[in-house]
Amino acid sequence: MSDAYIALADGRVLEARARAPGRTRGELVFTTAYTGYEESLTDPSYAEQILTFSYPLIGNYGVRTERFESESVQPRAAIARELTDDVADWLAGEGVPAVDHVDTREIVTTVREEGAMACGIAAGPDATPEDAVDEMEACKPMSDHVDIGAQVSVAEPTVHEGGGDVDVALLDCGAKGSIISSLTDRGADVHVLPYDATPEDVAAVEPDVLFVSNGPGDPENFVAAQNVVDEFAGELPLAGICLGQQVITSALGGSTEKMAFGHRGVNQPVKDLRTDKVVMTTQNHGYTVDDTGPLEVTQVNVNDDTVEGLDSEELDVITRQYHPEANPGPHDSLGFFDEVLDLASSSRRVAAD
Ligand SMILES: NC(=O)CC[C@H](N)C(=O)O
Repeated sequence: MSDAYIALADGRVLEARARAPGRTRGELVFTTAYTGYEESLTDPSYAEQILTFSYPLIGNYGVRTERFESESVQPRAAIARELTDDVADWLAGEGVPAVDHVDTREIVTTVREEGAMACGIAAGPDATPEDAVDEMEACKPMSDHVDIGAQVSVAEPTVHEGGGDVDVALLDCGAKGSIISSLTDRGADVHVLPYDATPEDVAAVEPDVLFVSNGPGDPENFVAAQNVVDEFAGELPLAGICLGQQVITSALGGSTEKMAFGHRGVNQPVKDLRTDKVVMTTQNHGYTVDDTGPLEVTQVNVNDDTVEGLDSEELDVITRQYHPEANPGPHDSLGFFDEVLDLASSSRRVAAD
């Protein structure tokens, strides 16, 4: 007999095996990444989502905190074909429900066909299908999580010293740790500011560049970050990753839209339109830039032509929809951080004059 149930918004209830008990709800998404489960499970951009792994075995090389992208597990639950004890014990210890022994191929094809959807999970000895359905029915659309930034951002400003000359103000909308370390490794001092920092808070750290991080949920809900970008556009170089690209674009007059099921994986091909070169990238997003406003499209996704990179020489802006910090994932695009720091030291501004 099953001891776990997954209720989908299309009315189906799937039976599974409980690996970490509990009841929860969230937006059902999937990643095709075959490694990097520790990084994915600690990526704050997965807040309020239920993460399905399409790769059938998750946990085969253990669980090490060095690979975490934040201090806690971020999705509300995990689903896999088979979870090892290492991962199941970790999730149980964190109070995050986990289930396996389910046909994840069916879940993935359902999400591909019907889009990311509300989902409820009930796992453990007393779980019933009705519990999972109750959870699913209480699941809010992602855009209704208007203050999701508060769940994932630092409460107080913190500084990470890289020992160099460049000061980066990083608006932490749910930043992955390796975005910060990619900057400090290159000598930048990173001033991490809460997602709702004011323009005064940003000015107080005297930054050379304003960097908007990745983060969960609907970018249109990050109103404070958009205000900060609006305030400094044209005054300070701007850089962003994922939600950061979306927030910067919206603040400059463009717009974003929700995708059917998004991009989550470590083999998304991205073409640079200036060099015609294609690189493999790590991705995790459910929204995309629709109208780019004053920004020029420099990179596109080879699979579906969505916007992957934006640039403005005039406004000193450089953004990426994918994750150049590459944790997990191929390291093809790490050079983005060098470009950001070059921008900060004004070399591009001089060159553009
Ligand atoms: N990784 C991210 O920053 C994700 C951005 C946004 N929450 C999206 O899903 O599109």
